[in-house]
Amino acid sequence: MTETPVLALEHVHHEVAGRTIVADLSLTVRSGECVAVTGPNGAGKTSLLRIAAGEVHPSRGRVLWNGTEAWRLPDWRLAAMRAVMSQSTAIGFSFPVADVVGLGFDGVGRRASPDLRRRAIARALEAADVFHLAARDVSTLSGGERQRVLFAKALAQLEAGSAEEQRRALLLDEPIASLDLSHQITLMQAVRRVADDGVAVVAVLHDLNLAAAFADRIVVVHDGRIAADGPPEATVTEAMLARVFGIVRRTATVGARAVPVVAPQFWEVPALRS
Ligand SMILES: Nc1ncnc2c1ncn2[C@@H]1O[C@H](COP(=O)(O)OP(=O)(O)OP(=O)(O)O)[C@@H](O)[C@H]1O
Repeated sequence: MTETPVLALEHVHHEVAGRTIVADLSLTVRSGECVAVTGPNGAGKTSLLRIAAGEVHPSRGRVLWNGTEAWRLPDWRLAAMRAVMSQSTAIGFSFPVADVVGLGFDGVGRRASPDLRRRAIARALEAADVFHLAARDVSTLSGGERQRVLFAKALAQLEAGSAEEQRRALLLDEPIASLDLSHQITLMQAVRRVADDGVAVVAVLHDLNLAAAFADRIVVVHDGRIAADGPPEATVTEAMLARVFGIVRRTATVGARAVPVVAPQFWEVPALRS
């Protein structure tokens, strides 16, 4: 018998003010899988992630967490099953960084011992490279530092959830958008480790090169539908890049790998050519 996916979206359809945002979309994610979701601006990626997280109820279709519909799960149970790092979450209050990360832990890990809590928070701070900022007021951080704190908060929640639930997921919306190059790589390495530890990971990423380097699967969303779903070498193709992103190759080679390197020196947008 096949294992129940950690997350399953079945024929999810979502409309806002009469406009279709997500159209009959089905997707499954299993334990240990790292799935990158990509696509043009406005394609529906954030909407898809919020629906998957159980934050938004779709107009039609079902969202299943470990086989149970999301809306049937009490909040604490859903929080133990999946941690979410949203796109540009505002932290509008003065709080030490360690306490913000602690909030991630406390929602789920109320029964944990103080020692376990302290160690989980320390591990999350380390993994996001914000340990040195633990005592800083979060409202004084740079954009990239704040993004790494939110990543640490999600990791702390995920670890707290391990006491309640084996089959968990980490959902990330553009987690590297504000990060410098080295932190993009270290965050993606941390994400990969989380997946290798058996957690199902779904990350919205615009950087197809990083997505191809770290994800097992790339799901390309276009106009609220899945335009491609498979391993990087099957999804990041010239045909997909032309069809979904409207870019075409302008040099003879695009890197020496099975997956083309998607960088401005190799590609162009014909309509914008001078
Ligand atoms: N509450 C809303 N009311 C009206 N339109 C909305 C609402 N939420 C999302 N949309 C629209 O739905 C579409 C999909 O939005 P979404 O944020 O999911 O896109 P995205 O793929 O994450 O885009 P980006 O890459 O720019 O972050 C967009 O056209 C957006 O304007």
